[in-house]
Amino acid sequence: MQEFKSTEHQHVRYNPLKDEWVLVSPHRCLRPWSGQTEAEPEEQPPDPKNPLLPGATRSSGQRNPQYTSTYVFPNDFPALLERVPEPPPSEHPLFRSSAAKGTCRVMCFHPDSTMTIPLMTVDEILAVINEWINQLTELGRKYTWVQIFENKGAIMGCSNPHPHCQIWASSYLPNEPRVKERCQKEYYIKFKRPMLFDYVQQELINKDRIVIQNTEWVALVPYWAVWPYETMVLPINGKPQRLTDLNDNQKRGLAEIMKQLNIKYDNLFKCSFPYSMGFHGAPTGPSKTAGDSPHWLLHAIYLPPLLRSATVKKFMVGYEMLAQSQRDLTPEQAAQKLRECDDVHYKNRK
Ligand SMILES: O=C1CCN([C@@H]2O[C@H](COP(=O)(O)O)[C@@H](O)[C@H]2O)C(=O)N1
Repeated sequence: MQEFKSTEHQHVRYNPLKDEWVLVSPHRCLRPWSGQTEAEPEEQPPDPKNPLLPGATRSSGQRNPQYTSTYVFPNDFPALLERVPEPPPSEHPLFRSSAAKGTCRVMCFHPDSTMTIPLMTVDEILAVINEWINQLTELGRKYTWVQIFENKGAIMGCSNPHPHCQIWASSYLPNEPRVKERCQKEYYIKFKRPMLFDYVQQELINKDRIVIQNTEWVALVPYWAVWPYETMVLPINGKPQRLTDLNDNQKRGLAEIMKQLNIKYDNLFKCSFPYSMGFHGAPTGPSKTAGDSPHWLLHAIYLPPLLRSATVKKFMVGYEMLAQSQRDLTPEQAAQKLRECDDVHYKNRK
C-alpha cells in the first residue's frame, strides 16, 4: 500500500468548532467536467431605481436620506418581529416550539451602487466596521444573538447589487452559534484556553492554509473547510470575544485584511466574487458583559460557492445533504491558489 498523501488520498477531517467531519477526495480533481455551467455572471448593472440608493423610496414608502457613508434601516420584509404572541407550551416532546422574537435591519455600506468591499477604501470599510459595532452594541443589550451577514452576488440569491449586509437579532441562540458555544466551552473547560486561540497559533506555525495576514489578523482556509474557497478571518493579538471588544488597531487591521482578501477573491476568477459572509462572536443579551465568555474568539467566515470558474459553483447536494460535506480541492490547495492571486484588483490593473 502506498504511503498516505493528503493531496492525493481521500480522508475525513474533523471540525472541532462544530463537531462535524468533512470528506476530502483530492484524487477527484482530475475528473472531466461535462456538468452544468452557469451563464457568465455579467455584472449586475445597478438599477437606477434601486431602493437602497440615497434618496430612494423603498417598497414601504419610507424614503432613504441622502446618506454619504453607511445607512441602516429596518427591513421592510423582516423574518423576525419584536412584538408577537408566543406559542403555547409544547404538549409533546416530539412537537416542540418556542418563542422567536427579534428584529431585522439592512445596512448599506456605501452610497454608490457600483461599490464593493474590495473597491472601497480602507477608511470606508472601517466606517462599515464601526457601524457593525454600533449595531451590535445596541441590539446586543436586548438580544441573545445578533447575526451580521452579507449575501453578495445574484448567485447567492442576493436581491440587490448595492453594497449592503443584513443584521438579524434574535431572542434565542440559533443552531450555528449554539453548536460553537458548546464546542468552544468544552474545549475551554479541558484546556483553559480558547479553542480558536490555540488553532490560530498552530496555523501561524503551519502556514500551509494561510492566505494573507497582517499584524492584527490572519485570513486562512480552515483545515476543515467545506466550501472550495471558504476562509476564516481570525485575530492574532489579544482574545477579542466580540466585535465590540476590538481596539482601534484591530478595527483598522480588520478593514485592511477584508479589503485584501476580497481583492484576491475577485482576482481568482476575475469576477465580483459571490459569497455569504458573517461574524461569530460570543452571544450577547442583558445578562452578558465584556470579557464574560473566555471560551470564545471572534472570527469572520466567508462561504463562497464558486468551484472552478466564475460560472461553475459547488452544489451541496446528494451525499452532502444525506451523509456529510465533501470536497475535492484540498484546503491547502485552495489557500495556495488564493495566495497566488494578485494583490491589485483586476479592475484597477493598468
Ligand atoms: O425596499 C426594500 C428593498 C429590499 N429590502 C430588504 O433588503 C434585503 C436585501 O436582501 P439581500 O441581502 O438578500 O440582497 C432583503 O431582506 C429585503 O427584504 C427592504 O427592506 N426594503
